[in-house]
Amino acid sequence: MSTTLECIAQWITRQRWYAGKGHEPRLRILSHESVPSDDPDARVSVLLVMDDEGNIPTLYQVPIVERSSVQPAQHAYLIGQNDEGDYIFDGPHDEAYPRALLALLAPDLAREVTVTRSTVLSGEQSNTSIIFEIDGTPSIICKVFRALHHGDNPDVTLQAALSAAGSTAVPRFVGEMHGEWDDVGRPNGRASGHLAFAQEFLAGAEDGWKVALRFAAEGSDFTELARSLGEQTARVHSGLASVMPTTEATDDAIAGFGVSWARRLRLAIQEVPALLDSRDDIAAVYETARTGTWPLLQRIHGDFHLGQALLVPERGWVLVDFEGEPLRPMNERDRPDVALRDVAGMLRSFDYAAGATPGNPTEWAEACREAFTAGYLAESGVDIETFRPLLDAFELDKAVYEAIYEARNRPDWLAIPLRGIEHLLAARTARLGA
Ligand SMILES: Nc1ncnc2c1ncn2[C@@H]1O[C@H](COP(=O)(O)OP(=O)(O)O)[C@@H](O)[C@H]1O
Ligand SMILES: O=P(O)(O)O[C@H]1O[C@H](CO)[C@@H](O[C@H]2O[C@H](CO)[C@@H](O)[C@H](O)[C@H]2O)[C@H](O)[C@H]1O
Repeated sequence: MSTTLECIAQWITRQRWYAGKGHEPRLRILSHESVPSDDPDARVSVLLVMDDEGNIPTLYQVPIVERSSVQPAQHAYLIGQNDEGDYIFDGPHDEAYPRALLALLAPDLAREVTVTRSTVLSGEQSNTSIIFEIDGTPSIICKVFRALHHGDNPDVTLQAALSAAGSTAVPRFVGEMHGEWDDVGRPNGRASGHLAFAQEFLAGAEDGWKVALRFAAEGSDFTELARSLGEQTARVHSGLASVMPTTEATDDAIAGFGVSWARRLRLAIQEVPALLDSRDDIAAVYETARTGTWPLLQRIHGDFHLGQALLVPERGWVLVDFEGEPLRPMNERDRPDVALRDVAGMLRSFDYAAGATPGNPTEWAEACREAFTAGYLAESGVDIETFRPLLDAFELDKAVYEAIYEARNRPDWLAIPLRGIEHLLAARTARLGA
């Protein structure tokens, strides 16, 4: 038998959302909050657990349910048995925590409806989402953030603001929950941030990555969907520009983008030395962009790719997961940015879909890229020729990010962004020579 924390330490390394792969966790409990539960046999609590091992200490949210016995079906999500003899379960999988969570996130709704079932979303996820069935119909999805950061999470604030303004390009917003914890690095010794949020569950939605892969494999025309995705992206950008603050791209702000491009390129070369050969050409693209024309800065999606766009029956594209790039510090993600970063992200994603398809159908990807861009330009009115150098820079920066991401997570896919970088540099040279 062990303490609750020892049980969690054994279990956490097997969780998809645990970022400290490759090291033994060094955990301490920063806060342990009991949550009211309507189940007399269950003690529900939310633990905030700091992992001090690794380069950057990471704070995790670990909701647990404690019970005095375990049923065979509960073994799949058993964290362990502690010294007191209590069985500790991973909260999202035990029905007591989801019900308690909904009552905190949306108290009025929780009083009015009957949750008939809750299930954890299956598949690869950086957080943990719970789907609530109300009167037998999947109706609400609640994302429980696992790695926590001080400050508002853009995944919540941006979708809440768009939804409140009546946008149907994001799921209807239902509710949110904040938490607080000790942080000696902050002026008042306390930090706070989002713990979870809930939104409408989009029944029958399929993510754009799966749809695009199917079309690419069949050689089917995806351009109509790509164009409507471009239009929807432009609507979301214009929505964000009206509900959230915008700022001028000052010289300081532009210098900041230059620094962040260069920093990422340096890091990528360290992790993927093959990039060294392209370093000067990439840096030249950044320099042209830096000295060119810049638009007003505004809030954007931040990590836009086909997996973040859901194709919903009778509704079209709906955008989700506005949390920004997981490899970027939260304070950089929570500020106005260049909308073309999202356009660049999606352009890269079409290249990825072709790259992940046998035969690498590059013409299919090129047609999607053109259609997406045409849809975006038609709806936004952006003059692409003015901003082409900036789009080139953001696309290269995204591909450089992807090289780091793939080297760390999916080395077999590293060739996709590397080929992308080569292709982008060659296309730009051809354009300049023409
Ligand atoms: N409102 C929703 N309705 C239906 N499915 C959703 C909804 N939001 C997200 N999903 C599904 O959940 C998956 C993971 O959501 P996402 O926000 O990307 O989580 P994470 O940030 O943890 O990766 C999405 O790819 C999509 O399949
Ligand atoms: O979905 P996340 O927010 O966790 O984003 C990260 O993982 C993505 C992979 O799942 C990664 O996206 C890259 O691979 C996608 C295909 O799997 C492709 O569609 C994207 O264009 C490509 O960037 C994303 O970069 C990363 O931040």
